[in-house]
Amino acid sequence: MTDSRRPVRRALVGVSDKAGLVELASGLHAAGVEVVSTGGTAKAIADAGVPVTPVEQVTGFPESLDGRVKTLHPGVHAGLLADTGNPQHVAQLGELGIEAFDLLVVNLYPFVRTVASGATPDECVEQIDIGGPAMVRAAAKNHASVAVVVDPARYDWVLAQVAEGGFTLADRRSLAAAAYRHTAAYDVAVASWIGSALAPDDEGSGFPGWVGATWDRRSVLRYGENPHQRAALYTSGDGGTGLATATQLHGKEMSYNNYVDADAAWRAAHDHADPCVAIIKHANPCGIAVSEVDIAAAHRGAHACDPLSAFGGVIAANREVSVDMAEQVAEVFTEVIVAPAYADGAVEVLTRKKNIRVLIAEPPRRGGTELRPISGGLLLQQSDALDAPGDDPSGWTLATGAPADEATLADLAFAWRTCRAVKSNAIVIATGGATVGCGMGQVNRVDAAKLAVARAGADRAKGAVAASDAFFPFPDGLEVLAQAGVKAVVQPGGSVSDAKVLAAAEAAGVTVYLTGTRHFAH
Ligand SMILES: NC(=O)c1ncn([C@@H]2O[C@H](COP(=O)(O)O)[C@@H](O)[C@H]2O)c1NC=O
Repeated sequence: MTDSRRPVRRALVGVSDKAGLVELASGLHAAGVEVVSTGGTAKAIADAGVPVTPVEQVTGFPESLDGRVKTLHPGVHAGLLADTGNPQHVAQLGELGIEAFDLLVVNLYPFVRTVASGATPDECVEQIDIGGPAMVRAAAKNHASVAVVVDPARYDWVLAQVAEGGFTLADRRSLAAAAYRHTAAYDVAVASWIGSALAPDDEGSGFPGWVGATWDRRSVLRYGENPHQRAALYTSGDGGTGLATATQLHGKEMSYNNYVDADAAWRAAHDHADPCVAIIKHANPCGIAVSEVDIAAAHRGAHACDPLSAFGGVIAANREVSVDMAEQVAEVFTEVIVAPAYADGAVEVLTRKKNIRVLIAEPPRRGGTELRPISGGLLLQQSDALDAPGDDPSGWTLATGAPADEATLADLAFAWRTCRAVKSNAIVIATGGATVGCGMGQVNRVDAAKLAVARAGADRAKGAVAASDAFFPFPDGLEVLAQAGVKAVVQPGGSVSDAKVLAAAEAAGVTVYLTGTRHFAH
């Protein structure tokens, strides 16, 4: 069966965003379509000299209650809901003197923008559109007869379809799906705001009794974590920022694992204020380094940590990538590089290796909450803040050993800031603003310490500093670091065995600072 077009003879247009409205209305009029419109929309059309029927002529009712009632009338809703393929509906419309609509064009009051502008609750309430969503839902339900358009970006396409003889059923179905997504996202925004601003039901916890979110598919990926898994990328309905919205300047399509690793790298690089480079594989660092000098120096530091693992890694820089850094990166097989910008000529240097993916991205959003699905549910937590209590070295407690000199303290602060990017249990050995050995993802802290020492090697561990993302439950982990020559350690403290751990440090001549704060990353 062919999907024949359904002609458009009568359209109802009521839009808050008037962009493209006059062109749409005049195009519809030129195609012989009667245009019926609400107050402000009708005025804008009439002011442009295009004939328009005021909706009051359909309802026989004035717009009332400050615009709260404009279209909420059977003259409108029967016209949108009548199944024109059903003779009884058509007969009833005739008896009631109501004409059917073939096309509805609506966009809703800008509720989200009004809330974001800091408007008062009363002003926000007034921007909750009632008549618009009611019409959109009605027309979308009745897509067998009516085409509904909620996106001004589609006006040119709409006019083209009208000129072609109308919309096909497939068109009307797809418009209906878009329309219901639109009203669903709108309702999520309204429900979330009322549940937080007007009627908080979080019982003081900061976590609302209900959480809604909408996500838009941005791309379908070749496959998921493994080739037999299918996968796609979605961005949050509120626009979002960070890696998911990155622009790819060069290279093959991003894979699922590329996104996971690039996100870990992007966040890690932005954990530091100084120019920083993070090189990541399997969501863990091969190396992270900062430099007060330039980004190329930070990259040299990060790469030197573990050149073996950096092969095939994902690199993030929190500053513009210079040509010097690009030259260094071009020497090593790299899957992805992400940065806020690239100096003139840097992309050309990077793309000498044709397989590298080059991304430009907005910084990740800080703060807020994180969602993690678990079987049958979802965990929500506040994001691990960069300025948690205990992150500022001026608040650390010197628990044992000689106070660290300025350079050692700077390395301890770097190691402490870095260990949050390493999966727990994490031990980070660092020197000169660069990691030299990371022990990650171990199921006990002593193995994390052994791994960090093994990666650093005897020469680099000697005289370096270390950070532990959580307390040492026993002296053994700290003893591994001390035996390797690590001179100072920063850790949260708080273990029942703190006294024994600190005694082991004292015996080995290791300085220990306590932060009182933990930075697990699971
Ligand atoms: N109250 C109603 O009956 C009603 N009907 C349509 N609207 C909205 O009014 C706006 C258009 O109004 P105007 O044409 O007056 O600028 C559209 O965003 C539409 O979604 C209404 N406004 C709010 O609910």
